[in-house]
Amino acid sequence: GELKHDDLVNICELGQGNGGIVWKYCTFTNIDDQCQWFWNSLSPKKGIYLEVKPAVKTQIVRELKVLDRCNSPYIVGFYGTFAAEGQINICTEYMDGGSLDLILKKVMRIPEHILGKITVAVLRGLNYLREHHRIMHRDIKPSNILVNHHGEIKLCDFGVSAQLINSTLQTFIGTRSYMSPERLEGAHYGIMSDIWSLGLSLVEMALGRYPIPPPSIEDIDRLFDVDPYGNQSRLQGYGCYNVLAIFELMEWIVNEAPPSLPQKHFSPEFCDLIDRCLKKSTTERADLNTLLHHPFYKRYETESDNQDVSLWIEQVYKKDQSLTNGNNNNQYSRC
Ligand SMILES: O=C(NOCCO)c1oc2ccncc2c1Nc1ccc(C2CC2)cc1F
Ligand SMILES: [Mg+2]
Repeated sequence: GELKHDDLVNICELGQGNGGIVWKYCTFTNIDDQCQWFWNSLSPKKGIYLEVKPAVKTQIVRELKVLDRCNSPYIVGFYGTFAAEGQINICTEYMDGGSLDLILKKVMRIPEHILGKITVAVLRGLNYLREHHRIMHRDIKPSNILVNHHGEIKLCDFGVSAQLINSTLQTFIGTRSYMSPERLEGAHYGIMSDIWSLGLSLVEMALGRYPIPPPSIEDIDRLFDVDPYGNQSRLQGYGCYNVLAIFELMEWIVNEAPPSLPQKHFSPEFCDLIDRCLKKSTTERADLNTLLHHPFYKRYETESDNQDVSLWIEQVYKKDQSLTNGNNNNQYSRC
């Protein structure tokens, strides 16, 4: 339905999203002129600030309404969108486990069986977007994969509005790039580019650090000589980890060999899936259908529920809470 700005009263600020402030909202409904709060409909609103003509904003809002018909267990729920105060506001389902980049900051790295569930969810989400909406995601990375305490894993921030893609500096990359070599070279790109981004994201979550430039064997041993919740400081784990400037990084992705997983620490199926996702040539890279039949995917697709993910998420936040000696600013706290 048509959400108006005064339908939403902001409760508190969730934290700085990389696209601006992400707010946690409640919607309230007038019943016999009495306002009633429905806590169950907590919905963080995303505000994307755009300096574009009103006609362009109207078109973006119209295009985003496609999200009303976007229903999949692997896609974050959509509650409505409206333009206000120079922003495009997008109200979505609240995912109380946050995004995987946030989770990764709390643990050294994500174990393979959890990454298996993440792979299943992302591939099914990509397949849903392609089969039902004929779109690719365009921005697969850990911060755009959200989880909740039920163990559900869902995608967000995908390119559903062509006008919004044109209006925002989609070329703006930030400090890291999950973009495929062909996309960085300005060549035509499509779903195969999402497959590269998935591969790179999985390697980052498996190792616990952005994998370009690839860590040396010594770095790997240092990263893995502590348990996933090791107390060793992250910096020690990195060894001579140098952060490349964004342009050097893009050059590396285009010119150097792609990263891979160390066979010593991961299953052959996982290593093989990563190698197939990170082929620099799109003709050699695995496509979506191939991956939906890959042994690594097959190993996890049968598990119907995500109780293991739910338990793991709970552990992550419990450990985090104990570290922050109980101040309740964790993701589960209601404002
Ligand atoms: O947020 C975006 N980029 O993040 C940049 C900084 O944080 C973004 O970029 C787009 C480009 C084209 N069409 C849409 C979007 C969109 N937002 C978006 C898309 C889908 C959903 C689905 C309900 C889950 C929610 C969204 F907020
Ligand atoms: Mg995002």
